[in-house]
Amino acid sequence: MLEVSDLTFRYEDLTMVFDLSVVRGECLALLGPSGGGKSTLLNLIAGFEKPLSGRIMIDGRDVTALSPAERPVTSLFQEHNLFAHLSVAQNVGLGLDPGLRLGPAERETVRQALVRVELTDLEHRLPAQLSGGQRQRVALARSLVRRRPLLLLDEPFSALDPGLRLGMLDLVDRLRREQGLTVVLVSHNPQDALRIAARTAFLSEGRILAQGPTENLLSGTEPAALRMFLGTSQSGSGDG
Ligand SMILES: Nc1ncnc2c1ncn2[C@@H]1O[C@H](COP(=O)(O)OP(=O)(O)OP(=O)(O)O)[C@@H](O)[C@H]1O
Repeated sequence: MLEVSDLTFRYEDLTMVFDLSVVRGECLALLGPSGGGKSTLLNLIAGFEKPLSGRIMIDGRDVTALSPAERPVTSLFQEHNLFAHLSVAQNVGLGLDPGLRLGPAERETVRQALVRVELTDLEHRLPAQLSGGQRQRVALARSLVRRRPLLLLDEPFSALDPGLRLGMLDLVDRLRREQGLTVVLVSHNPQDALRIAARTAFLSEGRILAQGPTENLLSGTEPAALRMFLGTSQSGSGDG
């Protein structure tokens, strides 16, 4: 579904090179230490950053030169950018039409998305009248109405308390199955990957150092950077 080949990008002294493939309907987690390049990889896939070289294919189509709006991709970030003066339903409707010219069919699509994220009773509220978790569900609903097959999540729930965070991950998992979405989830937290990602790629210093089924990868002992990240590294020489 998603094929990233030899994709290179540079920020000052860090050169990043990514190779990755994700099959349709799968959830892949990108785990790794801060500054490893997780968000950069997501931004390259979404088209917010331009690679120096390499290729991104989505559903067999080369999207490397396409603008973000032309890509069959939708993104959800920790900063959900809801418009404070618009209601919940209007914020979701923006995913269908930035000018909010919504006919009956579009309004029904918005209503259904709000049902899916369990916000039906709150559609007339303003973002300030919602909890953080509810605001993230509005942002998720807005992503859903765009009906893009690839959903990119960049730590969207990390500011939520643990129970709410896991609830949101479960919701994403359910939506993935119901709508046949392909999901790439960036996280610092191995628990997030264990919760919903069948496969995980570990990124550090601009490279994918390991990938595989999530449980295998997280219980493995290689590479050393992964052990450090997980905190399972034995203290080495110098402490005896
Ligand atoms: N706009 C920028 N200009 C220069 N360097 C940047 C910029 N954005 C990111 N970087 C650098 O690129 C590297 C990768 O950053 P990136 O945000 O992709 O990492 P990350 O793994 O998502 O980190 P985090 O988990 O902290 O969000 C870091 O060294 C970062 O300092």
